Amino acid sequence: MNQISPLIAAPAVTQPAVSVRGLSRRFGNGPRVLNQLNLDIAQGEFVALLGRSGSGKSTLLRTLSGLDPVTEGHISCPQEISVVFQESRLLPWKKVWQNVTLGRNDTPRDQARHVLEEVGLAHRIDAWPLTLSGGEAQRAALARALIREPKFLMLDEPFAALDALTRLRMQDLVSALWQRHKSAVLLVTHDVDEALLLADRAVVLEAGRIRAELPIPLPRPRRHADPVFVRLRATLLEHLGVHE
Ligand SMILES: Nc1ncnc2c1ncn2[C@@H]1O[C@H](COP(=O)(O)OP(=O)(O)OP(=O)(O)O)[C@@H](O)[C@H]1O
Repeated sequence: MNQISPLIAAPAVTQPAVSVRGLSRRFGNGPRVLNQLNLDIAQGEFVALLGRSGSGKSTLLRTLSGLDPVTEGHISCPQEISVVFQESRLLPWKKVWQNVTLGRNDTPRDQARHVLEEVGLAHRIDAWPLTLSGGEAQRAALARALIREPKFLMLDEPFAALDALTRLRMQDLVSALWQRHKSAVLLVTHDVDEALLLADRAVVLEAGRIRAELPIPLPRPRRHADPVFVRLRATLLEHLGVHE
């Protein structure tokens, strides 16, 4: 019998936080919107998902979040997940803190205050959603996601509707929150710079399949002017079929 030398340590195998295998999805008799898709997201990894309109990004997120059923393939995903959408989806008849604790009847107001402090919105704890700016509403949506302490956070173009300056502030906020909480993150974005500022890896979807994966091995905080950033930007745009 072969003896395994104790000096040779087995490589550490860590289970990915999210694992997608052979995932396909079609609507009615239409073509496959997701086509035998495979994707792993490591624990604590920040992945940006890019792709042209109609490539299947939102369908993948909906399936991962359990909003759409898995009809073909397999998904392994933590139970503790949160999703933030492009629009905040706050209930206008509930105050900010009540929106944050929505569906968690036993969650005290103080806990809402704590997460609202984290996103810089504690001063609007008793505000009505319709009185919030777009950036504030997305902060509230982030707080509502964070209070669940998700192991997997999905962000579906969360800043697309915000002005450029607010968007930059929100990107900084998400980066800080992720570095503190270190949950696995999947961010859908059309913004190549956003992907490069935030993510560990960019994944490009095309016709329901992964066309390219690009690791982003840059230290944080990241700078647009960094030559590596500029090079990665060109590569990512090329993968997206955009030639500058
Ligand atoms: N409920 C539905 N019924 C029929 N077709 C659908 C449905 N939802 C999505 N599709 C189709 O699936 C394809 C992928 O849509 P999806 O919304 O996932 O793309 P996307 O990459 O998120 O696009 P965008 O960047 O424009 O948001 C599109 O062709 C869309 O028309």
